[in-house]
Amino acid sequence: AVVGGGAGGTASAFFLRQLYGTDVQIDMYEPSNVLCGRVATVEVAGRMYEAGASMLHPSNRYAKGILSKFGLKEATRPNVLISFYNGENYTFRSSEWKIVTLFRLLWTFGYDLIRLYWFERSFLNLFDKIYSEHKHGHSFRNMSDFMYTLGQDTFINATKISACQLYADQGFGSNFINMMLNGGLLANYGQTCEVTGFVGAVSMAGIQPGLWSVRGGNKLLCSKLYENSSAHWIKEEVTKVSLTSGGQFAVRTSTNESNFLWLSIVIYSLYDHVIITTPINKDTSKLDVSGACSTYCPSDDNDQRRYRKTVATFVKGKLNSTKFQCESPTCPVILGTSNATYFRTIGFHYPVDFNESTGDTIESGIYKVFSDESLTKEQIDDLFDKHDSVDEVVWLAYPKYSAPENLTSFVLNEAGLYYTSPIESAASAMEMSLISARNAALLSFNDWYAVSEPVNNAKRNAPTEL
Ligand SMILES: CC(C)=CCC/C(C)=C/CC/C(C)=C/CSC[C@H](N)C(=O)O
Repeated sequence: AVVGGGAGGTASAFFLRQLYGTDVQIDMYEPSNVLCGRVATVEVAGRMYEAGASMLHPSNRYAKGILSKFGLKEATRPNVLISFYNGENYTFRSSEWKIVTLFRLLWTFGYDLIRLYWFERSFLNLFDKIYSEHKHGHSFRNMSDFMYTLGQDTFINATKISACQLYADQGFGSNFINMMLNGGLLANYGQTCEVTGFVGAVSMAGIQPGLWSVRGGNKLLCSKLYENSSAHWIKEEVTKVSLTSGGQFAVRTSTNESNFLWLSIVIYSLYDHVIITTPINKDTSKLDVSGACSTYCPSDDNDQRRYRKTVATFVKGKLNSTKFQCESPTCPVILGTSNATYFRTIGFHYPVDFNESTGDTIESGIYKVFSDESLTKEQIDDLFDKHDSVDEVVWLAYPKYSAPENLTSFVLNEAGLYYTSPIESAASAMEMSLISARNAALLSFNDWYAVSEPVNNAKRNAPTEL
């Protein structure tokens, strides 16, 4: 069984099917009517816009693989320009003229731009190893092994110190740390550089050129994964997983419990292996695995990963041109660089199905404002000269990060209970969920055939590609 129908859940179901073939039954538990969890769209003024995880990186091979395997297309969008705003003034402003922007970048950040290029490139090169490890059937039982195999001490160290420290140790100056690093982190994770160095590196990758998203909405990745997994979608919320004396896992949901007179009847479904893809924590889940975990129990006090509240406000209107000194609807994305701003970012967004060839114009776009708290009417009036519609989505988007992060286990019970969320201790991003799902499916497959059949069995070497 797979618990959860988000990116991690649908990808787990798909990868399990790829590995095991058609002769296993896969049930996917997801109570919501829509798949993809934190990768969500919202309807504003009759069009759909990304409300959650919105960007993928050109090096994200699993997402790219799903895109091409299932005939999805990349959304067309113009290159995004960014400006930094400290609550009162711009500390850096992009210009429509590339040469002017380049000059200003060099003036403000100097050699740190080159340093950033090489630093991110070396991180991404190390991280890229994950794809060949998985391709060769290697799976990781815990996050320490995962991080060590990919980036040895460099990666482990990056989870133990803050991003402020990592980037300062690498020689980055205060302009870079205060604006670029903090602005990027506020935009991507709603936090400043007190998060770990690794989160900082992923966030910096998340403001590079070439980022992409899926035409029609990123959640199409999940629908395609689910459709092609031939999993049975059970629209119920799993409340408890426990290990039976027979070595199987009993999965109980909130709906299969009923009271008959004085008798409480509870129905379980039994599974050989279970992959849990929803975070087990007080903020977001009722799931109890205390009767099933033995290798590692995520409910231990040291792993109550808390999630940060993120408010996304969608405004169809005209930005305050006096405050932001920009008349065009496509002003650069404004990144707040300090906690002095009550917003984290303001950016112009196109609908997920934006298509110029079918008559879409700039007017089909809206502004998306990220903030920690709901915006007041005064704040909206301060940001916009005029507005037709205001829609708000509140969600628990990202973990609260602080250094050092605990690197915990993907295996909750050696009998076949796996957990994908520990990857979020490195960094939360769509591709990270896909990687963790692939890892969990490989763990299940490798464990099953190591236990039940001798190695070199044809199935054991089943080819899988994405
Ligand atoms: C080790 C490094 C530097 C990167 C790993 C590759 C990776 C996962 C890149 C993702 C970059 C990206 C798009 C980051 C954006 S942050 C999360 C984002 N706001 C989201 O919600 O998905």
